Amino acid sequence: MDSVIVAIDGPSGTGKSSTSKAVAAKLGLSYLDTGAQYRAITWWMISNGVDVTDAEAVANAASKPVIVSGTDPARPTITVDGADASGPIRTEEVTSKVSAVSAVPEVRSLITELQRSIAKGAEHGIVVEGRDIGTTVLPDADLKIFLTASPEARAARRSGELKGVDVHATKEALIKRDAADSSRKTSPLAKAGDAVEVDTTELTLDQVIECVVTLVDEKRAAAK
Ligand SMILES: Nc1ncnc2c1ncn2[C@@H]1O[C@H](COP(=O)(O)OP(=O)(O)OP(=O)(O)O)[C@@H](O)[C@H]1O
Ligand SMILES: Nc1ccn([C@H]2C[C@H](O)[C@@H](COP(=O)(O)O)O2)c(=O)n1
Repeated sequence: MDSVIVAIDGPSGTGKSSTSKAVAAKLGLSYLDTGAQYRAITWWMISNGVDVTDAEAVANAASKPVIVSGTDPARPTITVDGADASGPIRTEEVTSKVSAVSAVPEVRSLITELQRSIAKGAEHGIVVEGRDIGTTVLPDADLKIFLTASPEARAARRSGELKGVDVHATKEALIKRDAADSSRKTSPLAKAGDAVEVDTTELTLDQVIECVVTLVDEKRAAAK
């Protein structure tokens, strides 16, 4: 197996992005942050005055923005209608509204097709991270990982990133977003039956990266 497709799913703050980028860089694979795509469409909705609580309005506008993801793990990029969206998609406003937008079936269907076409075009293989990659987007991925960590560990990690932010409030926000993402009807956050679960609570980031690289190596060796 030369080209390899790795799906990494899990709740917020479990280390999906950090792990996926590092694994892709180490193994010479492409990298796709699917959360960034849902954030990008959410940013477009907000910027264009679409009421994100109105699922019909979101569905009607869903095909309008052109979202382009760059898949170099050393320099992942995201543009909306040609404009760099990497900063604006990380605002508190987008974070608080992305679960509502990403629950709309028309949004999921468009973004899922985009993700599949990017994965198909990755010459040497790709690490794709998100919430429904192993279950829905790439059910035939060569390796599926489901990262978990305690809410306390995840909140502490996020608060470390956002200096001065209250850990308790961060933990509540994480739990609320996970609950929304897990309970939506279409393609919820879920572990695929054949995914390997890795609890990262007590692991350093380097240990998690090493664990995933080893799992990829084992898959490749088994396929020879
Ligand atoms: N095992 C770990 N130990 C300590 N810190 C970690 C670990 N894994 C990731 N982190 C840190 O936790 C923060 C969140 O990680 P990351 O953004 O990769 O999570 P995520 O699962 O992609 O989150 P989200 O789904 O919200 O985008 C980052 O600051 C990252 O450096
Ligand atoms: N495959 C995916 C990826 C992400 N989402 C939604 C749900 C998340 O809360 C949001 C932002 O993701 P993050 O940047 O925090 O990883 O995007 C999804 O529904 N499916």
